[in-house]
Amino acid sequence: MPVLNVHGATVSYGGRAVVRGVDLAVAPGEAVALMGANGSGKSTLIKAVAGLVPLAGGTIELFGTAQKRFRDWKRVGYVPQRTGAASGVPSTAAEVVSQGRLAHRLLGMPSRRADRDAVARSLDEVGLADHAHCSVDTLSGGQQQRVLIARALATDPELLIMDEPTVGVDAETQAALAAVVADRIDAGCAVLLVTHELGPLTDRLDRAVVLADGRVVHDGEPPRPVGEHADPGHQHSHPHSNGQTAEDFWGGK
Ligand SMILES: Nc1ncnc2c1ncn2[C@@H]1O[C@H](COP(=O)(O)OP(=O)(O)OP(=O)(O)O)[C@@H](O)[C@H]1O
Repeated sequence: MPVLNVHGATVSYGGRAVVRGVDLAVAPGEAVALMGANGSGKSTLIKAVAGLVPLAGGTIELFGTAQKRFRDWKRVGYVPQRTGAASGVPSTAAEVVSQGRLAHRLLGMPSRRADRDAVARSLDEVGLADHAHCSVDTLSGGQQQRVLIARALATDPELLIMDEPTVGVDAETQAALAAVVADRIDAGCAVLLVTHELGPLTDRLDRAVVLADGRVVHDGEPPRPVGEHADPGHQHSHPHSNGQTAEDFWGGK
């Protein structure tokens, strides 16, 4: 049974459909990239999966349960598109990450040792163990992004949904975060990753789904890692490097 099953999903903003009849399934342990040009509907689709925007049509099932009835959100980790982790309310990195444990806790109960351990482990995974007690508004943009990734990891998700998680993060940290996600994939976590670039996780991806204008235009082989097609005769381009649409990039498939 898929951990995520999207069928005929349509999402509209002000009467304009920006996700149009999308089918997308993610199997347990599968790593899927969601690609496509700016404005193609990637973020909107995963916000719908995360229950943040309503569907105008179609259905979403999580772990075999209709999203409307789904309550087990601790099985899902979500890293939103970069907005910064600072909320205006002063909070430490550890406090933001501990929000990822809320669904594990009984309402109003203080955090248990397991929660505190998960928070510490997640901060350590993203390389911010030393910053646990720093106020997030004193952290750099890239560090704030790592806090949001740690928050999603802290729930020990079985499905990790990430919206361009490494935008604004330096190459070395990107590689380290890719290793963290790869470890979760090895441990059986499914991943749905919105990404523009063929980053360090490329060779761990099982599939790529490409959206163009709200529709799926490719669902299959992920892009080949750079290097494999770096022969001199190969015209090397990325879908967003020169205004190409996803369809151009995928040869109109
Ligand atoms: N809250 C909103 N209200 C109205 N329109 C929106 C809203 N959010 C997104 N849109 C529009 O919906 C379309 C799809 O946007 P979306 O952010 O899902 O695309 P995307 O593929 O994630 O783009 P990007 O790669 O730039 O993040 C765009 O035309 C965008 O302008």
